[in-house]
Amino acid sequence: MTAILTLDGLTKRYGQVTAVDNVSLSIDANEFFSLIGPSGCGKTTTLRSVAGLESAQQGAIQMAGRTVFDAATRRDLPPNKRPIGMVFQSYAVWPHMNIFENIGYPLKVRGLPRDAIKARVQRVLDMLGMGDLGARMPSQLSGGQQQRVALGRALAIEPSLLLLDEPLSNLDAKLRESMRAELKQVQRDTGLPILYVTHDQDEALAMSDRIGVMSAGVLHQIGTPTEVYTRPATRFVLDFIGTVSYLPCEVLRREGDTVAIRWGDAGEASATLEVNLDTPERGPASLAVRPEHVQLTASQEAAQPGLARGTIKIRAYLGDAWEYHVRVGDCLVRVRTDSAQALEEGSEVAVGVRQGFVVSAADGERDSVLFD
Ligand SMILES: Nc1ncnc2c1ncn2[C@@H]1O[C@H](COP(=O)(O)OP(=O)(O)OP(=O)(O)O)[C@@H](O)[C@H]1O
Repeated sequence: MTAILTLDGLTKRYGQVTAVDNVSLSIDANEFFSLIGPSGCGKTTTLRSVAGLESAQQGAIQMAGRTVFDAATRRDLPPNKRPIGMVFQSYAVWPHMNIFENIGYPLKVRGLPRDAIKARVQRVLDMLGMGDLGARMPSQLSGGQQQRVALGRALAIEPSLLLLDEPLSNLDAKLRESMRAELKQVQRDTGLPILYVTHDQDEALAMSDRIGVMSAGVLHQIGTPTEVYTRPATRFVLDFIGTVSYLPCEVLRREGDTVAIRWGDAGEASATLEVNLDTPERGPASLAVRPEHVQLTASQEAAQPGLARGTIKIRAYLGDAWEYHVRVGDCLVRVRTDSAQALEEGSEVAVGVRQGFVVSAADGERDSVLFD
């Protein structure tokens, strides 16, 4: 695969704050790549540096085979000299121009002949399912349609790379979901690589070929959605992607990829060890579990290895599943089961763990110790 975008050791500081800390990544042709992380982690700054709206202090950026930025040589192409289309959260559709003019404007600025503009705008409108809306004014469109116009404007210039910064966050939940599928379809139809920034992990997991997970300017992991979910490289990724609850356990010994632990009310159990995480050699630790990896049995008999007694504190019906908050000792564990299994609040259960991560006990319990 040819990389369409490469960031090499990009570092951007604002005074004392290092917004982007030595970030390297590359995006292939046809790839949907999302940068994800909590507010302030440096996603937007990374995207703006790619766009040429920010100049980093260190590092280099290659785009479609050209160096567009290099801190060492002070090469820094302005945004309009970079082969990119951009869509931001606040989809600035110009209110005084109709839809056709909105999408055609960047082409007019570039001096394309009228006929060529007309043909290209119509092609983009057709692709976005808005073929007959060209004459409408933005005020006559829904939020989703306006966002499509912003996307159309970015696509019209036929960029080598599309940069999207939380483009769906102003839309309501239902529309956001359908726009996700639409965006993915547009990406498939055009083959255009996308660098997508979001704090919404569901969005990133649903749409991306690969995801980069950031925290405090640092890129912790790059991987497919499955990789970052099932094999998080760091504690931060484990906590940030999906849901985890922590149970106290004790590491008895480590053998290759497995670790023998004691947890629950009796005996020994072995768990799969993710060697890249901070699993202690022995002694007190935390067992981090995903909601779908916990098994509940309506029983008070928990005196078996790898089982613990628990009490259901809260249950919520999710349509296709039940979610339970189960109290185990001092911890609260989130559990998801299919909707056929309905256990009552207050009932005693045996809690089993099918899969988990054994990590150091430090601050692991903070989210799961709750009420009495
Ligand atoms: N122009 C600026 N001047 C000073 N500090 C800035 C500036 N822009 C960003 N920062 C700081 O850099 C860090 C990264 O900000 P950035 O906007 O890239 O984060 P983000 O992950 O995109 O967050 P959000 O999801 O809230 O947009 C933050 O600590 C932010 O306060």
